[in-house]
Amino acid sequence: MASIKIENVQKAFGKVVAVDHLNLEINDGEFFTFLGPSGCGKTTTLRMIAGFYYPTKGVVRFGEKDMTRVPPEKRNTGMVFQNYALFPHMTVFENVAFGLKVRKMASSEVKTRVHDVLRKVRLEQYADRQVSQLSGGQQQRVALARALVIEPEILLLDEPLSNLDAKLRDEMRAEILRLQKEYKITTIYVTHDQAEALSMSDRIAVFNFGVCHQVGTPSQIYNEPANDFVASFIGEINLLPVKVEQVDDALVTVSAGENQFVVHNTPFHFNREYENRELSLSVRPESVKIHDEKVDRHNVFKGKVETVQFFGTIINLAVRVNDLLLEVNVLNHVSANLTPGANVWVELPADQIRLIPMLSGDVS
Ligand SMILES: Nc1ncnc2c1ncn2[C@@H]1O[C@H](COP(=O)(O)OP(=O)(O)OP(=O)(O)O)[C@@H](O)[C@H]1O
Repeated sequence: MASIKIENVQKAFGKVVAVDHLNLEINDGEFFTFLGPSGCGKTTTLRMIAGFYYPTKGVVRFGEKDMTRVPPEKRNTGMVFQNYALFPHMTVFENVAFGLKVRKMASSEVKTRVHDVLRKVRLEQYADRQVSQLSGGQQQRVALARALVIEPEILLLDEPLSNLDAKLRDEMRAEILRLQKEYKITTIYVTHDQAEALSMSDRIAVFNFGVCHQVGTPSQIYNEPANDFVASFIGEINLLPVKVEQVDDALVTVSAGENQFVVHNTPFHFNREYENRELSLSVRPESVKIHDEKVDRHNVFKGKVETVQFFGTIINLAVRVNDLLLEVNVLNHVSANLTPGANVWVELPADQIRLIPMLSGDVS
């Protein structure tokens, strides 16, 4: 096993800067995810860790060891790709054994190791099957077995589930996590699927346009986004451009058009220098409360329900409050009269609102 350090790394392809100013530390045994939209530099970063690309600038270390220009075959990393990249006319056994045979391992040991790993990925009974005769999920298990059989220090997974249907994806998520914990292997997982990232990772790095915007645990990324790109990329959110009106120790008052909001001044610690600044007010749809009657708290507004979407567990509402349209998710068991046209009271709890920097132009 190994920790990974990425120090001030840049990768340019001609004039295209795919990754810039990247600094990351991935801990030994950690499940770490690179998350971001298509083309943001996730795969390029993974490939620099695998050694398929060398950085234009900066250093990649495993532990303290400088690996920046070490070729892939000398890195002891196992990689799994979206398209499996298996040899279709070889059997499962032959596919998994391939890497060991290249390393000139004795055939008795190859046999033991391959059967061990096939048992771990629950494919032992398929050892003699050609991989072209397997389902997508089974093929991805073969790809995992092939990566794990060489006992790598680091496992690199590049969108491994995106070719699978939703049910298989769920099963394989659990399978990958089980194997990762069993092998206690440092794992980097690349995905553009925020639900996958939130549910699987110890920590997540959120990328956009070659830049890492935030590193944190799933709950930090979701609850305390560093800026409006991270906030809008992860989950649903109401984002309103606001101007800071007044700051005191306990509360911050901001305005958006004709609406004023009051926000707890923790964890922000804003001081009076923030007055007149423009920020984004963010509040998750599940944090907004709906009341039948006016309640005597901050940020309670009269609103009108415009649309109602029923999702089973939750009901999603679009509620008009003056010139704002707020998205609200309520649990299905509420008894309020939630039909289009209904008059409601909407509360944005002062401790559930976040004030975050705006990155103009970057928000998808
Ligand atoms: N070999 C290459 N030559 C030129 N440009 C490249 C090369 N590889 C990647 N790029 C560019 O670098 C940027 C980052 O690409 P990268 O593949 O790392 O993104 P990604 O986040 O993995 O996207 P996806 O989810 O679509 O795979 C993109 O603008 C891409 O077009």
